[in-house]
Amino acid sequence: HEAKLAELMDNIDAWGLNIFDVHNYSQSHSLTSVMYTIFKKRNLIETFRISPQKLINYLVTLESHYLDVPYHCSIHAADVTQAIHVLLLIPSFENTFTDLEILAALFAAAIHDVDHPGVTNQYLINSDNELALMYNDTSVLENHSLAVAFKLLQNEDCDFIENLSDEQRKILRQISIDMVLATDMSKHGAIMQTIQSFHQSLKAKQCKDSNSNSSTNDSLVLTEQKERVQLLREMLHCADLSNPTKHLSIYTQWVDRIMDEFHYQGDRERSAGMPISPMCNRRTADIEMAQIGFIQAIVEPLWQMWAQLVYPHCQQMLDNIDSNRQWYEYQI
Ligand SMILES: CC(=O)CCCOc1nc(Oc2ccc3c(c2)CO[B-]3(O)O)c(Cl)cc1C#N
Ligand SMILES: [Mg+2]
Ligand SMILES: [Zn+2]
Repeated sequence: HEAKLAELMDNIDAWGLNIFDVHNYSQSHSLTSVMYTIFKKRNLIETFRISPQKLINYLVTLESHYLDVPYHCSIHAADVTQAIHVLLLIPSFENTFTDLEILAALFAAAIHDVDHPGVTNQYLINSDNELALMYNDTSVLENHSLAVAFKLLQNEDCDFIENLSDEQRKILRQISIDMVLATDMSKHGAIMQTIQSFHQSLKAKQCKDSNSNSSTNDSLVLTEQKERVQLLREMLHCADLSNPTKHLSIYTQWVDRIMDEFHYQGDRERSAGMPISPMCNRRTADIEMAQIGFIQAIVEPLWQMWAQLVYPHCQQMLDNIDSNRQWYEYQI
């Protein structure tokens, strides 16, 4: 198994990495395997003087706090973490982010759904769940995952960021909170509102830079940390909504899992006499229509904006979205 896992980890930079294979050959430690491999490859263990043992302790503990739900389990976290790692490798970002920002982005991806119970924010609110009470109905799951993840860091033998300065820890915490809160779908509209004008301003700066001295490649240089964090926020949201950008055989496994999760929630709503949430009624489910709708309304517009910014580097994602949507259209 180790040999097969090592072979899979050789593809850590590939968009097509099969995260389900990683999970199977790592004895269900895909998140730990992916995060550790990326940290080694990006030299983050040396840069931030991380204790390998404490990093492993944290990752294994974090992984064990993902619940055994169909979609929002540790495989999803591993998938999103590997996706943001690949997005950060796009040449446009060669000189864009600091090591600390990269550390924060990978950390945010790894923790962003920890202890997710497999139901939506709306369900927790409608069922007067403790978590909705705790977080006043506001980004309930996203706040909860952040709190759980940072609580685990307080454990002495899991504190892999012990050698970061106070300032660095503050920045890491600030960026992670910002990015994870932005994965709340209720923020999707706001992200789409600002993304167009934000990217236009970046492209304007980019071509000015490349005109001034041709030595700089087409990499985006953002002077403000605020702008870099805005880009990382979008990047995690893209990674979180990247299932339709993968090969059909991977994408359909994620669809099966999310529909299991939604239908199980619908079963609980039905037996509690609650209104059944959209896409959650297994008796009237039209899975194909739901995916076509989700791609057209949410996933494709977001990835088109992103692909425009980093053109030509994300054409494969757009092509997969298109062929996957067409496949579902043929299924009807
Ligand atoms: C096959 C897929 O692409 C599955 C992606 C998840 O399927 C959906 N997710 C939706 O919203 C969220 C998107 C991201 C997340 C969450 C909800 C909660 O945690 B998370 O951060 O993973 C909506 Cl509105 C529709 C679908 C559909 N289908
Ligand atoms: Mg989430
Ligand atoms: Zn997620």
